[in-house]
Amino acid sequence: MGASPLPDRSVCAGTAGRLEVKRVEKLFGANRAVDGVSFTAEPGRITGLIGPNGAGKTTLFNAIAGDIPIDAGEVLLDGTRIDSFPSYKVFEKGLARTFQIPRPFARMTVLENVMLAPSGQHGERFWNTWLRPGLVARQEKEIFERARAIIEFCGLSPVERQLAGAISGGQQKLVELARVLMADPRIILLDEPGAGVNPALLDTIVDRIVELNRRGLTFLIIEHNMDFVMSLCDAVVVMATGKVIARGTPDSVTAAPQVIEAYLGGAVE
Ligand SMILES: Nc1ncnc2c1ncn2[C@@H]1O[C@H](COP(=O)(O)OP(=O)(O)OP(=O)(O)O)[C@@H](O)[C@H]1O
Repeated sequence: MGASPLPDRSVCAGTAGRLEVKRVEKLFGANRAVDGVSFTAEPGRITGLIGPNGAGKTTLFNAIAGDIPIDAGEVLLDGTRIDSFPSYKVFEKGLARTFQIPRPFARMTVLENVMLAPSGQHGERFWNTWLRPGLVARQEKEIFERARAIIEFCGLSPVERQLAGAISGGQQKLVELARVLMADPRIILLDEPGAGVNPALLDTIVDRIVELNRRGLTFLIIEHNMDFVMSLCDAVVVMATGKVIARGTPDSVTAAPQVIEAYLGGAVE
């Protein structure tokens, strides 16, 4: 699939967000899934979050994105605490996340899935369609045009009229990326963007992330594919059994003895 080379302003405004995670805890009964985690995803950088199975990475993502409440600690986006916000409010503040398993509306087209993404559309208020039809029509046109620009940027134009349930898993991951881009976030959390994706499509995904990052977008990425992490990330945070055990450049963390031990002692990917 041919993806367009450069995002224009209609795809990404290019404002970088700063995410601070401070002493965050999340317990499931006696299981300290996230156990006092602190790190910063610096603005305009791509930070990798790695660690063996069960390390607490997805739980931390869920906590940051407001999908589950935290038990202790703080999460700040550009200096504002967001840890008590529900997920829709975190999203509105500029932090968007994708899921390990994509969740498109399978019986809607790719274009419809992407167009549905932004919140606060005037047409959603039923009286607006009666009282302010011009406003609703104008906004629908803007959403349509923005969705098509983002779909083109993500290399999805050839499948935009196909049902989202009928395209490949890798293409569905790109649909997820397209959906979150509709909100023009400042930081995107990607949960295993490379998992189960064929190599050609993986190149497209990597390329799009790099391009968006060049425009200033901050990324925090959970990924098990170490080639992906090494080639993409500026900084890496390593978790094991709920704690951060190392952080630094990709080269330095993969050489750290505690990281090698965590992977060998737990489930090796
Ligand atoms: N909803 C839940 N209820 C109870 N325990 C949970 C729940 N979600 C996760 N856990 C537990 O929390 C711990 C961390 O799991 P989590 O899925 O966050 O790890 P992970 O690092 O994302 O693993 P993976 O790489 O396999 O996705 C595990 O012990 C897991 O069993």
